[in-house]
Amino acid sequence: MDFKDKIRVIPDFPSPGIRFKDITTLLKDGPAFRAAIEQFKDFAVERRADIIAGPESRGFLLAAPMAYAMEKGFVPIRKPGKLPHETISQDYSLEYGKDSLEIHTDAIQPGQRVIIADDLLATGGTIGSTIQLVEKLGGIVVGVCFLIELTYLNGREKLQGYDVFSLIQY
Ligand SMILES: O=P(O)(O)OC[C@H]1O[C@H](OP(=O)(O)OP(=O)(O)O)[C@H](O)[C@@H]1O
Ligand SMILES: Nc1ncnc2[nH]cnc12
Repeated sequence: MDFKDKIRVIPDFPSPGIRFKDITTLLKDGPAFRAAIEQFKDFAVERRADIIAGPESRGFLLAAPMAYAMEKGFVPIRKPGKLPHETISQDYSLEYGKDSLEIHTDAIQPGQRVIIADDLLATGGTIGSTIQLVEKLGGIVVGVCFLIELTYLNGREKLQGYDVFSLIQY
């Protein structure tokens, strides 16, 4: 399967100079979506993951089906003010702005083996913040997986020491 063929690139979105990688074209293609989730699942099974976490919002589209396919739990990592119970939060910056993420304090048990999934690695801000939240709760990040990696933004440099998998590179 050539996954890159399934991605649509939109110039100057959401701001001039950004070449936005649109994954909706892959998601609406049933066999491609399924094949991508299967690859993520294989990565997570090999690393003996106990639970799958994903950052809002596009991370949910991959982490949740992956967890379902493995019969494991899914942990949403959300933008501020969305989670109803006690949370911890972490600020970060990304290719086109700044934001913050939160996790429920009881979402992960100390020692649990966690895989984090997101659609895209750009600067690594989102994933770095997600990893910090999981580790603050005592989770062990056994792998991180992405559909897309923008290698020219060097996000991988922030992930040294972590097991990183990406399906498509630009
Ligand atoms: O590596 P980074 O520089 O952090 O960029 C990558 C992140 O940017 C996008 O999310 P965005 O914050 O645009 O939110 P969305 O998923 O809700 O669209 C994307 O889904 C990744 O999570
Ligand atoms: N170029 C890009 N395309 C899609 N999502 C992104 N998130 C950060 N940079 C992005």
